[in-house]
Amino acid sequence: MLEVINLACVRDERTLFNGLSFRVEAGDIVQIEGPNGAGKTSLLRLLAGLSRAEEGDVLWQAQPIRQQREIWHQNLLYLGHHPGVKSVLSPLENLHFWHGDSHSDAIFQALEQVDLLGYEEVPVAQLSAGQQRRVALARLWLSPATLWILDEPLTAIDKAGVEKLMARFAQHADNGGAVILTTHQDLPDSAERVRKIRLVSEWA
Ligand SMILES: Nc1ncnc2c1ncn2[C@@H]1O[C@H](COP(=O)(O)OP(=O)(O)OP(=O)(O)O)[C@@H](O)[C@H]1O
Repeated sequence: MLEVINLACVRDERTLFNGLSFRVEAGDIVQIEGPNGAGKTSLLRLLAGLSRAEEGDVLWQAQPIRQQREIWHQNLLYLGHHPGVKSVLSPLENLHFWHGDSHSDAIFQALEQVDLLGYEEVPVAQLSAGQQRRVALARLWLSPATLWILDEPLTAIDKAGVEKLMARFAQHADNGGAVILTTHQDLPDSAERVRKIRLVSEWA
């Protein structure tokens, strides 16, 4: 599915990692681990095609992602550190903005999955930190993308919410998808299938 070949990332004249190679197949849930500054976000941005590597390549279905940007973006759901939630809009409006082709029922069901029913019309700026993140996470119930790349999706999410998200990741993987995520949180016991890739930077 996704193949990372001999990837190197340099930021501000510091080599964060080099010679990084791994594969992600359908059914995989992969956690990128490492201390603050190790390059986890930088790696996810490279995988999403948002920045270019110093060396190496990222292949999707055996083709470099840079040669098939449109297909790549159709297959990818990338939720970054700041996942683009518009604070003046409500959860409903944000989800309509991202998934305008989704039926309203599907959007309400997604909001229900992340426990935001009753808040669907409240401006996001008035929601708690965890609820704001849940607005973006509701997309996991709407997106048709095969590969999810999620930067710190569990930040500010309570224990029950983390369990529910882990179950959603497993369901997606069981349906032939794959998930790559970063988190500093200890994952619950239910996450024993998560494969870990550790970034060790001489700078971090
Ligand atoms: N655009 C940039 N220009 C210069 N330096 C950058 C840039 N992006 C990231 N860096 C540097 O690269 C290093 C790695 O940052 P990155 O955000 O990838 O780390 P991380 O492993 O995700 O850290 P954290 O666990 O704190 O989120 C940091 O030292 C950061 O200052």
